[in-house]
Amino acid sequence: MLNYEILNNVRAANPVVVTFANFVTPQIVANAVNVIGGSPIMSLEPLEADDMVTIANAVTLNLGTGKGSAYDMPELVALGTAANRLQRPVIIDPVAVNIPFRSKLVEELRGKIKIDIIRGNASEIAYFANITAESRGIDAVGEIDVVTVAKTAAHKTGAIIALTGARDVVTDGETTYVINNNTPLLATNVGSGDMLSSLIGAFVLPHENHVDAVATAVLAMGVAGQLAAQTAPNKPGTFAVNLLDELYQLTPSKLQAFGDWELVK
Ligand SMILES: Nc1ncnc2c1ncn2[C@@H]1O[C@H](COP(=O)(O)OP(=O)(O)O)[C@@H](O)[C@H]1O
Ligand SMILES: Cc1ncsc1CCOP(=O)(O)O
Ligand SMILES: [Mg+2]
Repeated sequence: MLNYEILNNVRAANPVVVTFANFVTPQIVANAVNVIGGSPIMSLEPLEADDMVTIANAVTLNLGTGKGSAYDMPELVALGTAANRLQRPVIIDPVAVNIPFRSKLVEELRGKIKIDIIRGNASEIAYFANITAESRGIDAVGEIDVVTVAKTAAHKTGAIIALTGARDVVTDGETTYVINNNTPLLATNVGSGDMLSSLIGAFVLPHENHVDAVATAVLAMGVAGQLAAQTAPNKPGTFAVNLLDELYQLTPSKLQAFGDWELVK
């Protein structure tokens, strides 16, 4: 069951989320973590990884604009290794992982660190399920049974999966949530997925059940998006600003009133 009070626990804890960011969306990602009550810090330097992770609640590795193994692997591995050692959850956002150059990087990374949570759209998560899905840049595509895709990916990777799209699925392969609070403007806003991947890092507090915490983070994004769209239908620019306002003003009561989720088999 989801515990909406996690939101208050996040605000009380002010958790540090270290993000290896892409160069497209770091500002809105940092703002998203900040307005929900966390403390964002972006990091690119392997030599500071241990110190960064020591003060962090979680580490998010966003692979959106990496330059490949030779350039990025030292920092990705430094952050991931420190997080594994210090028992901080590692979240990856495998942007466009179906592109072979990126698949190779992800496989190398998987061989070197333990990944606890994977957040991606349907075609990205399909990669981890070994299911072929057409990939067009950053958008999810295809008519796939997203629950099956997410559960298969969870079983194959051992990670908690957050598959996002018109319906979001969060699963560890056993407990599976489907979240229906979505607004198409979320998909229009470049960076919604990136924001969510780092927001998850604020929700996975040490004493919370992590599947529930990830699902609550996904629900928070969905509810904030729904409320942001109410005052800005057909206005993607205004929506992007409203989204931060709604994340800032989000409460457990709003999650309860507007949250549309179910546990599925
Ligand atoms: N077609 C859609 N309709 C409604 N909401 C969507 C749709 N696609 C994505 N979302 C929402 O947008 C956010 C980002 O997810 P998504 O677009 O799948 O990630 P990415 O931006 O990485 O491709 C999530 O909160 C998700 O629920
Ligand atoms: C456009 C783009 N190109 C590489 S990363 C990126 C941003 C992806 O953001 P999101 O997947 O959150 O929409
Ligand atoms: Mg994405």
